[in-house]
Amino acid sequence: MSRPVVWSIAGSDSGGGAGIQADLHTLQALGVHGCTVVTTVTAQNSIATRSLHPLTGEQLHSQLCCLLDDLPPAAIKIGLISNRDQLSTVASFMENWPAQIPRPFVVWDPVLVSTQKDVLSELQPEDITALLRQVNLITPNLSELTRLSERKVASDDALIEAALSLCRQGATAILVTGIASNEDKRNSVSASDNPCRRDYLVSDNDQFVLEKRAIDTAHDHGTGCTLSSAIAAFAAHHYPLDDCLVLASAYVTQGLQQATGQGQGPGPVAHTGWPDTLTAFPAIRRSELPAVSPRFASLTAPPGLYPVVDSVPWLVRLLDMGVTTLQLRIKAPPTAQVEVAIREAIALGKQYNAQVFINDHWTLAIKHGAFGVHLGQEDLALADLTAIEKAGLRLGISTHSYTEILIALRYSPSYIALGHIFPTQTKSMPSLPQGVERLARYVKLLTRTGIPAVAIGGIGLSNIDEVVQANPDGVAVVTAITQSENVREAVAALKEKLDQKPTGCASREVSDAH
Ligand SMILES: Cc1ncc(COP(=O)(O)OP(=O)(O)O)c(N)n1
Ligand SMILES: Cc1nc(C(=O)O)sc1CCOP(=O)(O)O
Ligand SMILES: [Mg+2]
Repeated sequence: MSRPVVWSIAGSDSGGGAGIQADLHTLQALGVHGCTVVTTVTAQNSIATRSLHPLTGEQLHSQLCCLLDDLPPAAIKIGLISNRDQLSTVASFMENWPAQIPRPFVVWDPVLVSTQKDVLSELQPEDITALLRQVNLITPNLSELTRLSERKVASDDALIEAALSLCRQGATAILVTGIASNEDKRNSVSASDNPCRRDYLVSDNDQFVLEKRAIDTAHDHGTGCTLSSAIAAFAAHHYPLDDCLVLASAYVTQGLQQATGQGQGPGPVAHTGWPDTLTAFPAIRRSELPAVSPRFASLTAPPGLYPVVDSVPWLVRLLDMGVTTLQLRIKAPPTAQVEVAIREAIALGKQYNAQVFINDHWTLAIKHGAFGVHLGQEDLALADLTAIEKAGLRLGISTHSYTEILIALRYSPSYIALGHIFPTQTKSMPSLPQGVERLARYVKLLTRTGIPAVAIGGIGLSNIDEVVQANPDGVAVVTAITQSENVREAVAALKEKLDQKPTGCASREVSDAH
C-alpha cells in the first residue's frame, strides 16, 4: 500500500542536519513519502553557513506544479522562505489550491536565523501575512515570535498576546517552541534536574502547554525542522492537531536523547522511529484541569471482560455468571432513584467480591463507599479527584488520543480506557474510531506504567481476536452483551477469547514527567 505524501518546501542544508535533509529523514522514519520543493541552496556545515543561493519564485512554482500533477500531499511542511518573491509564490499557490484536490494540512516553521545565529531570510514582519492565512499552524521559537509579531515577549501573558496578534493577522494556530519555564528561572532547579522547556499552543479557541525536561546535549541542529516535518507526518496519518504536536515533540526528544554528533559543531538530531518511550513524551498543562497529583489505589485483579450496563438487574445477572469487573452507567441526573441503584450496585459488588465501578456519579459513589468511579475527560475538570482518592475509591479515566492518555497519566488512575476502537452505536462520539493499530501503540506505551489498559467501543465477538492481539488488560463492552441473543453464551465466548491474551499484565514503571 502506498504511503501518505508529505511535501517539504524548504532550504537544502549541505551539512545534512537541518532543512530538506532533516525533513526527509523525519518523513521516512514516520512512514510517509517525502517530496521536496527546494527554496534555497545553502553552503553550510555544522559550524557555519557560508552562503545562500535562493531559487526564484518561478523555479519554486515549477517544482510545486510538477508535484501537484502526480503526488498530491496529505500535508505540507514549509521551512525556509528566503524572500518576498518566494513567499508570494508559495502563498498564491496555496490560495489557488484546486477545489478537486483535498486541501492538505500545512505547517510553517518560519526559519529566520540558524542555530549558529546566521541570518537566513530577508523576510520582514509585514511580508508574512499572505502566507500566514494559508497555513494551519506556525511553529516559531521565541526570537521568531518576537520578530514576526514586533512585540517584546517577556512574560507568559506577553507571549500569548504576541501569538494572538498573529492569529488576528490570519494565522490559525501558533506553537511557540522551546520556552524556559518561569518556575525554573525563579527556583534555580537542582543540578540533577534538567530545566523544563515548554511549547505553547495558542489559537483563537484553545491554549495549552507541552512541558518536558530539557535534554542535555550539544547536538540539536535541525530541531525546529524535525519538529515541523514530524507534525506534518502525523497530520498526514490523520492524527488530531494536539496529537500531532505531542507525537512530534516526543520524536524530537527521542532524537535529542540519541544524538551522537557529526562534524565539529552541533551535530544533528538523531532520526529514530515512531515515539514509543513514555519518558520522551511531554506532560500536558491545561488551565481547566485540576492541578493535583493523586495516586489512586490499584485494581485487585486485571479487569478482563468488563461489561458496562445501565441497571441493577443487569449487574445481578452478570455477577451470577461469574463476571468480576463491571460498571453501572446511568446517564441521568442524580435523583433519589439513581441513588438507590448506585447503593444497590455497590452492595452487590461487596457481596460478590467484584470490582464494580460507578460511571459519572462520583459524589454518590463516595457517599456509599464504591469500589471505583469511572470518569471521562470532561468529567475530570468538574470532579474532586482528591476527595475520590482520599475516600479510597479506584478511578478509571476515558481517553481517545495520545494527548488524553498523557492527561490521564498525570492523575495516576487505577486503569485507563482507550476508545473508541471500532464504530459504536451506544454513544455518539466526537472523535474517529481508532482501530487496533493505534490501540496496540497505546497499550505498548502504557505497558511499563503499572496502569492497566482497557479497550472499549464497538468490540464484540466478530472483532475481539484483533483486539486481543493488541494485548489490553481488559475489554469493556455494552451491546456485545446487552443485545446478544444468549447472554450466557456471549459472556462465555468473550471470556474465552480474552483468556487467549498473548501475555498478562506486564511489570510496569511510571514516568517522572507525568
Ligand atoms: C470503561 C469505560 N470507558 C469509557 C467510558 C466512557 O466514559 P465517558 O467518556 O465519561 O462517557 P460516558 O460513559 O459518561 O458517556 C466508560 N463509561 N467506561
Ligand atoms: C460508553 C462508551 N465510551 C466509549 C469511549 O470510547 O469512551 S465507547 C462507549 C460505548 C461502548 O459501547 P459498545 O460496546 O456497545 O460499542
Ligand atoms: Mg462520563
